[in-house]
Amino acid sequence: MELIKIVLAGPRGKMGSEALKMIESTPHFHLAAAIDSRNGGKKIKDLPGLPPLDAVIYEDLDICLDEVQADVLIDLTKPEIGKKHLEIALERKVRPVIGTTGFSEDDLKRLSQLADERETGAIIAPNFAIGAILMMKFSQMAAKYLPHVEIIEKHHDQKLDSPSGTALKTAQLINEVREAVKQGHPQETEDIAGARGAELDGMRIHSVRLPGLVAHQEVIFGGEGQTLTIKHDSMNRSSFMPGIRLAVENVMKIDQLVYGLENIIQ
Ligand SMILES: NC(=O)C1=CN([C@@H]2O[C@H](COP(=O)(O)OP(=O)(O)OC[C@H]3O[C@@H](n4cnc5c(N)ncnc54)[C@H](OP(=O)(O)O)[C@@H]3O)[C@@H](O)[C@H]2O)C=CC1
Ligand SMILES: O=C(O)C1=N[C@H](C(=O)O)C[C@H](O)C1
Repeated sequence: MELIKIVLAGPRGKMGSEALKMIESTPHFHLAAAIDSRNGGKKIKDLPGLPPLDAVIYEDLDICLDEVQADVLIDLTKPEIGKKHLEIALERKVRPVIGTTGFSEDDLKRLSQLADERETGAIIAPNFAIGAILMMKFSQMAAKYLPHVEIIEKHHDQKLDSPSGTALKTAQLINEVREAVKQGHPQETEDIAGARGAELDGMRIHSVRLPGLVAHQEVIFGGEGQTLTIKHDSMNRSSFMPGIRLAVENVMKIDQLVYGLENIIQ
């Protein structure tokens, strides 16, 4: 397999540090450089707790790509930075694999257009865990028959965005197939604001943030005399790594933006 040269943004983060181990253990991946909000000029191996990799750290992606040859950018930072990095990478025909969440529908449209203009592949995946992809696919199947649905997503309390990217993607997939329904009682009230959660396309999404959690989601369907719960738990961040590896390999073969790993794993 041909060597894929990678720039990783966010190497000190919970996901980024796990991704470094994945890159290090993948023979056809090479870490060309890393982007960090500090530590510019140092090497990854200089930072405590990170693998002994010689890749140089830059604080600015533009400057990095002036100096370093790269095929793929992996971004695991935070919403506003992920968007900026995606644009810079596409402008320079470096293929982005974005795990960072917080993209709106407008962002996705604009970035998809940019990927088309630049004829450069890009993957934005709200969730890289195979089990989570299946949970979303099974939820889409169920919604055709059980259109009354609520989503409960639960994450660690350091998460910046809500609802999660996974919950938004799940709602989008469900919305593609389910008939329009008015859920709940027509005269229901919210006696404390937010009691019924966020509303998206007629569905309710509830976001739980607690220490001790990693990443979890339940999709609950209600029908006559029955409920169906589809549930996924990521117990640790290594659960996301096979999906990132797959995305890096696949982004080399496409020339448009793909939103969601379910479009890659058929
Ligand atoms: N798609 C998926 O499967 C998954 C996606 N995620 C998403 O990935 C993102 C990262 O999550 P997580 O690792 O938990 O978050 P962390 O907060 O642990 O890590 C984010 C890292 O990004 C760094 N960072 C911030 N600004 C910049 C910048 N300008 N350039 C480079 N690095 C920067 C932060 O450094 P500093 O703290 O010094 O600012 C930090 O080290 C989130 O958006 C999360 O939702 C998470 C898990 C799975
Ligand atoms: O911030 C996280 O941790 C996660 N973010 C992604 C999301 O917003 O769905 C994926 C996973 O749930 C972990």
